[in-house]
Amino acid sequence: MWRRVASVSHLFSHSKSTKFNQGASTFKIWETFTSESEIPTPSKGSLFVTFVLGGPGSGKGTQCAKIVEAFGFTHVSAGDLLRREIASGSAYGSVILSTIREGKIVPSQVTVELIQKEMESSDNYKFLIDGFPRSEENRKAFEKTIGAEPDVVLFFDCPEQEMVKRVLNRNQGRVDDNIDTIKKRLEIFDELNWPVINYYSQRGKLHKINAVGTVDEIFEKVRPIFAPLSK
Ligand SMILES: Nc1ncnc2c1ncn2[C@@H]1O[C@H](COP(=O)(O)OP(=O)(O)OP(=O)(O)O)[C@@H](O)[C@H]1O
Ligand SMILES: Nc1ccn([C@H]2C[C@H](O)[C@@H](COP(=O)(O)O)O2)c(=O)n1
Ligand SMILES: [Mg+2]
Repeated sequence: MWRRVASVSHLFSHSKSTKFNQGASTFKIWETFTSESEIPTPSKGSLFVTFVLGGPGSGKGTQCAKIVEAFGFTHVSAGDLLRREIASGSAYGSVILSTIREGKIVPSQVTVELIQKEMESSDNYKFLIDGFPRSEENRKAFEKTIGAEPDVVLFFDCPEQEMVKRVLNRNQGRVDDNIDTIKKRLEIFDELNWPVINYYSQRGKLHKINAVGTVDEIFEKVRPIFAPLSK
């Protein structure tokens, strides 16, 4: 069933004023569904956020590229933003690098600030936020800072053995693509990401996708979720 809801920005009165939480002006109102099997249809200019969750190597980035191509989203990968921050030699760089090497999660304030900047520098209103939130702390920091909740949450569900195989074959020179770091990342995923997945499942926003199969087979399971959206 359709229902029209107001932006949640007013719930976060102590959040900073941004392009996204000025409720009254920029992203006032958007449509949402109450059912898990249906998704909201954004009107042009309304912020439409999709969180993309899944363990390391589950195929989040790969599927995001296909969603961008088919549905015109802007892809914001939290991991890519953090790696870019390291490469830029910023003050946070060395702490981010050691955190990623250890398979841990970077403090939410740092990650959310990078995501916010990226979203604000885009003219698009449809965003795929990949690899975020990785923890309840991440989730709450996003709500507080951006003043919005996701419209859709994708969860790529993949067996551990398959994720390990994919990551070890990735061959992109990532410092965390080694067996020791992968083990730690999987432990952290189990400990911190499941509460986030359960949170969105309880709110009827979660779309769980079996991430085993070819890239195209998996995308055919993703496509119907966004089919109501035009490019
Ligand atoms: N369905 C698939 N079958 C086989 N290999 C795949 C599939 N999807 C992605 N891959 C490959 O697996 C590796 C990991 O994929 P990807 O980078 O998309 O995962 P990810 O979920 O973004 O991982 P991370 O969280 O570590 O960034 C890549 O080398 C990619 O080409
Ligand atoms: N919300 C996030 C996202 C990523 N990180 C760090 C820790 C991850 O292991 C690493 C790589 O991310 P990926 O490219 O696999 O999405 O980046 C984080 O701390 N918080
Ligand atoms: Mg990725």
